[in-house]
Amino acid sequence: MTLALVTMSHSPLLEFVDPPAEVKAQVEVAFEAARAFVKDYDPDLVINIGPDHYNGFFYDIMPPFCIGYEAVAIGDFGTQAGALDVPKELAAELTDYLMHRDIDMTVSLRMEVDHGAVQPMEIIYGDITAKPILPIFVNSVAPPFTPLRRIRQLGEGIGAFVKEHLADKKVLIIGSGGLSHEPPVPQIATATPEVRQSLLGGGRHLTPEARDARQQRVISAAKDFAAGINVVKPLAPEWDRELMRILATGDLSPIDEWSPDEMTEVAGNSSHEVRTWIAAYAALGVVGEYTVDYSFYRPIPEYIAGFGVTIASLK
Ligand SMILES: O=C(O)CCc1cccc(O)c1O
Ligand SMILES: [Fe+2]
Repeated sequence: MTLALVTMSHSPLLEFVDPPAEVKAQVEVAFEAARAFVKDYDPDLVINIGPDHYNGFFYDIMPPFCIGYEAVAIGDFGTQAGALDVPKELAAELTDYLMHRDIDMTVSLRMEVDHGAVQPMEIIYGDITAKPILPIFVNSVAPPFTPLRRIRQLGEGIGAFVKEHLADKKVLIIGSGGLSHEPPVPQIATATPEVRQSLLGGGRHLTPEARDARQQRVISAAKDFAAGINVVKPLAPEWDRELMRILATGDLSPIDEWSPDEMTEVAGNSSHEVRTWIAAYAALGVVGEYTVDYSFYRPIPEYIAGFGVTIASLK
């Protein structure tokens, strides 16, 4: 058994907005580092922790986290669509294991996922079906949010499962999202009646026209943001660096004290995507002491993201 970790920010704007060449080159170096690491490690199985942006999960029922026994990518922003290769029985075993550790997993027998879940697989492998994958959704955009302690415990449960039940496997855990950012994802608290309907489930399976309109809104917000028009909350590089520092120490306990409201205030509505990183690091930490082998960070307004990539492995 062994476990390794890759966390990366995602942004659907990678293909739609053009940062300066030097920035793009840096991001490409970071992606290449992740690809090279994963190629060398060559995992048998991926545990993929990702958020959703009102494509698969809505306010009719919004779980704090959920595991998919099957998963289908919706293909937003030109990402790869279609079924992931989920080992269903293993997903059920992991669920059972977590339930017995007092983690009340929600299950989906057919989970829909968006760019937030699949972009790292696409960047690393060029194919979201390249490896068997256990898809775990963590709510990162829809308040109320479960305390960070629960996210750590979820991650620790996943790590313990890897240790106990996947003794003969090489496992890669991916955390997708973050860091500080506030893209124009609608908020229930400020939603018009029409937007509220869409957050309640009306936004599922959009028509191509509605999908395009939704994406164009995000793309034009990114262009404005990059031009210095503060259409969205500024990025918070200090907050991002502090989180990355804590994750690298191996002691995640300081994060338990973070309040979701304060995260939103300081680092933006979508900063909760770092929950995917926290769960992934907590999993790795349970398997053994780790080192962060690679770490990239840069605030990139064109992508509306405090943009980070990290790779960590057991000592
Ligand atoms: O689907 C959407 O509208 C949100 C898109 C989006 C934009 C920037 C950074 C992200 O992490 C992100 O997910
Ligand atoms: Fe996102």
